[in-house]
Amino acid sequence: MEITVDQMYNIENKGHDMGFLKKFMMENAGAAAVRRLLEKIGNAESKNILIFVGLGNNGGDGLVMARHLAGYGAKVTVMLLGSPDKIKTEESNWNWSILEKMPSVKLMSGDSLEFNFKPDVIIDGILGTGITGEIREPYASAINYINETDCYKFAVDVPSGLDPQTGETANIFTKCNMTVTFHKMKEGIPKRKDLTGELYAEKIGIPPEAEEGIL
Ligand SMILES: NC(=O)C1=CN([C@@H]2O[C@H](COP(=O)(O)OP(=O)(O)OC[C@H]3O[C@@H](n4cnc5c(N)ncnc54)[C@H](O)[C@@H]3O)[C@@H](O)[C@H]2O)[C@H](O)CC1
Ligand SMILES: [K+]
Repeated sequence: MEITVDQMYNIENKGHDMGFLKKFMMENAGAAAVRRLLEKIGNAESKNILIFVGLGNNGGDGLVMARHLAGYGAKVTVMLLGSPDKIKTEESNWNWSILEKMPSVKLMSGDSLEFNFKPDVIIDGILGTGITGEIREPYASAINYINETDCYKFAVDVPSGLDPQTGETANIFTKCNMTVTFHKMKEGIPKRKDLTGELYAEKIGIPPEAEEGIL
């Protein structure tokens, strides 16, 4: 069953109000995404993984992935597209502050796209269901960088620049090899399998009762 983006936000908020906090959803989302990625690439040990994260909760899922992948022995670099003090949500901030205590993960922030390694995998945690309008900087340059780089590309929830409700694209968008979306498929995403690559919807622990009155 496919759902709308509005229904997803309502389910998420209802689950949160039931006490299944968004930070737990985010944890499960990041963990589920890493499981799918590892199924594909096999051993993460010593792989160079570059994770682009935006300032919203799509980025937060990417921060959770960074911590899990470090646990699997990957060489993880996180590029936060903006200033850490501009991270928008409590749950993303919480995950950023854990990474600040983890020397095993290299943290970068701002708008630089200079990396001193060649990534084996890029994770696109730039924009998800919160996308509005044409892509603004520094997100636009990061999306171009991703598209110009030859490696395996993994989209968190939705390829950035693809509207998960309509299936329409903004001026710039990523083209990925795999996409893992969360809870249930959103209507617009499967319309663009050419951008999502292999596509999965993973449960993130939201109680089914949170759907009551919404679906
Ligand atoms: N489905 C669930 O239950 C869960 C989903 N999770 C993840 O959360 C994101 C949605 O997070 P949200 O903070 O609402 O939105 P985004 O991260 O997509 O981005 C919002 C942020 O980005 C800026 N922005 C919007 N449009 C543009 C643009 N065109 N150019 C530049 N910047 C833009 C805007 O300022 C917003 O603040 C969802 O996709 C999942 O990945 C949660 O982890 C929990 C469970
Ligand atoms: K994304």
